[in-house]
Amino acid sequence: MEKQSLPKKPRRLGESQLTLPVTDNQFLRCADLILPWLNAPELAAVSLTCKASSFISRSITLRRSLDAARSLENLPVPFLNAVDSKRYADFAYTPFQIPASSSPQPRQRWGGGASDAPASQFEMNVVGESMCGCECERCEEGYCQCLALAAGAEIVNECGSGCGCGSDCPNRVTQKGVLVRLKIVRDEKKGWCLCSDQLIKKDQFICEYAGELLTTDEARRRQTIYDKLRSTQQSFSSALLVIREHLPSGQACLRINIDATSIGNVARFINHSCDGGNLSTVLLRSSGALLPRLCFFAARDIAAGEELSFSYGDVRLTPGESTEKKLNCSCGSSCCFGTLPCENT
Ligand SMILES: C[S@@+](CC[C@H](N)C(=O)[O-])C[C@H]1O[C@@H](n2cnc3c(N)ncnc32)[C@H](O)[C@@H]1O
Repeated sequence: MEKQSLPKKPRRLGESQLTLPVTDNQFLRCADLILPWLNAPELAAVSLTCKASSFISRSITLRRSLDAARSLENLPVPFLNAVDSKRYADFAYTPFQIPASSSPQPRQRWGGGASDAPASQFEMNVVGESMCGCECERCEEGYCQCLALAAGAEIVNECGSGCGCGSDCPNRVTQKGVLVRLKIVRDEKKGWCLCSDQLIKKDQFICEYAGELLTTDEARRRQTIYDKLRSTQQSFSSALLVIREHLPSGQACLRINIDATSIGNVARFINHSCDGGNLSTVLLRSSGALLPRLCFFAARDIAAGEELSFSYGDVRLTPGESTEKKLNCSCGSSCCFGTLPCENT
C-alpha cells in the first residue's frame, strides 16, 4: 500500500538559518580581508571550497560588477552583460598615468565590504619634473598664460602642479576625474564597450587614457606577448596605445606608449570605429608634467546609452601587416574597413 505523505507544515526560519554560525562569521570576516585581493580565476576556485566562501565570492563578484572604477572615480561605472556569463573584466584600476609596473598583474583590493580603501595605490605625478606654470592665484576662464601656450587644436595646455592656482582653477578641466555617468556594456562581437549613461554635451570632457607608461622597447616586448595570447585565447584583448606627437614638419618627435591592459581606467573599454566615432582625442599638457596625457572629449552631443568610440588609426596605413594579425572590425559604421587598424609597435 502506498504510504500517504502528510502535507508538510511550513517551517519557520530559526535564528540559526538566518545567520551563519559564529565560526562561519569569523571565517567571513577573515575571508572579507583576503578574498577581495584575488583575481577572477582565483576567486572562482576559492568559491568551490565551501558554502561560506561561495557566499562571499558571490558578493565580491556583485560588488565588482557594480563599479569598475572601485570608488576611485567620482561616479561608479557598472558592468552590464546580457550576452554571456562574464560579470566583469579583471584589471587593476588607476585614474592616471603611472610608470610601468614590474609585476604582470599587480594585486588591488576590489569588491570587499565597507573596509575597501577608496584610495589609489598608484602615485600620481609620475612625470613629476617641475616646470614653471602661471603665477595666477586664481585663473580666469580664457585668461591664463597657460592657455596661451596651446600649440594647435590637438594640443591643449592646462594649469598644473607648477602653477600658482589651486585645484578649483577653471583651467584644470581634465584633472577632476570622470564627471559623466558611464557604463560598460558587453557586446557579442566587440567584448566590453564603454557607453554613456546620460546625455553628454559636445566638448564635454569624458576621461583620459590612463595606464602604464612604457618605453618603446617594453611596448614592443609586451605587444609580442599580447599577439601570442590573442592567438591562443579568443577572449583576450589588449589595450596598448601608441601616441605619436608630430612636429609641424610631419616627422614624429615624441612617442608615448600607454598600456592599459593590466592597469588602466575606463578608457581601456573604448572600442574603435572606422568613421572616427563620437570622441575627439586631445593631447593635453600641464605645467609640472613632462609628458602630455591623451584626453577624450565628446565630439558631438552623445545620447544616453550610446557607445563611445574613436578611431584607433588608419587601416589603410598598414597594408604590409599580415592578415592573420588583423582583427575583424564590428564597428558597424557605413565606412567600416572590415579590420581593425594594427601597427607594428
Ligand atoms: C582597448 S580594447 C577595448 C575594450 C575591449 N572591447 C574589451 O572587451 O576589453 C581593444 C580591443 O577591443 C576589441 N575591439 C575594439 N574595437 C573593436 C571593433 N570595432 N570591432 C571588434 N572588436 C573591437 C578588440 O579586441 C581590440 O583588441
